Amino acid sequence: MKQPSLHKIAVIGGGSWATALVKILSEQTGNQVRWWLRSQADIDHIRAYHHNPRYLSDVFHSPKKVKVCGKIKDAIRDANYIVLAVPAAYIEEPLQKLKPADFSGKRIVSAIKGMIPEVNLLVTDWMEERFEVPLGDICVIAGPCHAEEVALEKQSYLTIASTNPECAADFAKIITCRYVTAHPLADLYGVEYAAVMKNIVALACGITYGLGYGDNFQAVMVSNAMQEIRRFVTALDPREREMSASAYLGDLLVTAYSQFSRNRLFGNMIGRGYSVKAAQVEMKMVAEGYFATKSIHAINQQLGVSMPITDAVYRILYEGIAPGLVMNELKAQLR
Ligand SMILES: NC(=O)C1=CN([C@@H]2O[C@H](COP(=O)(O)OP(=O)(O)OC[C@H]3O[C@@H](n4cnc5c(N)ncnc54)[C@H](OP(=O)(O)O)[C@@H]3O)[C@@H](O)[C@H]2O)C=CC1
Ligand SMILES: O=C(CO)COP(=O)(O)O
Repeated sequence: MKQPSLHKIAVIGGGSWATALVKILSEQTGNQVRWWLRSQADIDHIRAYHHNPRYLSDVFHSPKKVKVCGKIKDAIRDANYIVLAVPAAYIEEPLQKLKPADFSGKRIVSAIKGMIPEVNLLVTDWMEERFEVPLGDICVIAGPCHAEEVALEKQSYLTIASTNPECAADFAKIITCRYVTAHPLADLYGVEYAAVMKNIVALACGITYGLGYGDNFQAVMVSNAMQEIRRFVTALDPREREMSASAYLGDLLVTAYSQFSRNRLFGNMIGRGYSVKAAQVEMKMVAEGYFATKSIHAINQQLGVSMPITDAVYRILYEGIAPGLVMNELKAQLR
């Protein structure tokens, strides 16, 4: 009888998405998962009770398939794929003691929809620069998929994007399971930038809802946002891409409309009058769009693309201008 091929996968991160990915990846018979989390209390809890105590705590993690690690080197040593699922602003910390040799011969999968602050780099570019991982050994997980729906085993679709078609196709097979279908795509940068930028749009949608705007306005905002994303991505990496595909439009829609979106919720609190600090403290989860707004705004200082929605969110979050005033001005720029 043909044995299923064995894939050793390290998942780095302890939040909602890492927890959901551990669940998905441990579904296939041939996959073995090593899971690194930063909190020793969470590690002890998962070892004892097989559930993450703070994120998706209803999800059971089989100890036969999932080994929890407190040391990142133990998690990655034998792995052929390393999945990064820590918000971009915090990914440097767990990896800081690692060297390029620790990643040699391994493939990196970024599940992160954010940018490294200050240097304003995509996670894939940062991994190539900092750890000398060849771009052909890197892919990203994208597509409309909330961790909370994975926990409920609701049918979901993912896109695995890479410059290397073999890498994307291989990982798409590894991550496909009963309730997740994954497809490969060659557009690494387009997919990764669109995944970062849809968080800014979801934040803008949340802000307008918090201010009392309705579905009519949001539909116009999302349509304009799709054009804004296309303009930005085309300026950076011009090529034919089908922007209505689920990796681009689908992810924008789910994040802009879903009850589970962290970015939308964060924006909603800002629209209702919370300060950035108060919204961050209250939410207990991370809205990548907050950091992405600053990075994309900075990159666009060089590009000069027309980005009224990103500019509006930037003015609210980083210049402290009243959301009502900014959105009132944005109204005139939407079509
Ligand atoms: N949630 C989802 O449905 C999806 C998320 N993603 C992406 O996955 C990535 C991870 O997000 P997600 O799992 O949702 O995050 P969550 O909001 O669920 O959890 C926050 C995570 O950030 C960590 N964290 C918070 N503050 C700090 C800090 N100061 N230093 C270090 N770590 C910190 C937390 O660690 P601790 O708990 O130990 O404090 C926790 O692991 C993001 O890029 C997101 O865009 C992509 C697709 C879907
Ligand atoms: O990317 C996501 C769903 O595809 C998650 O978005 P939020 O971080 O806004 O929850």
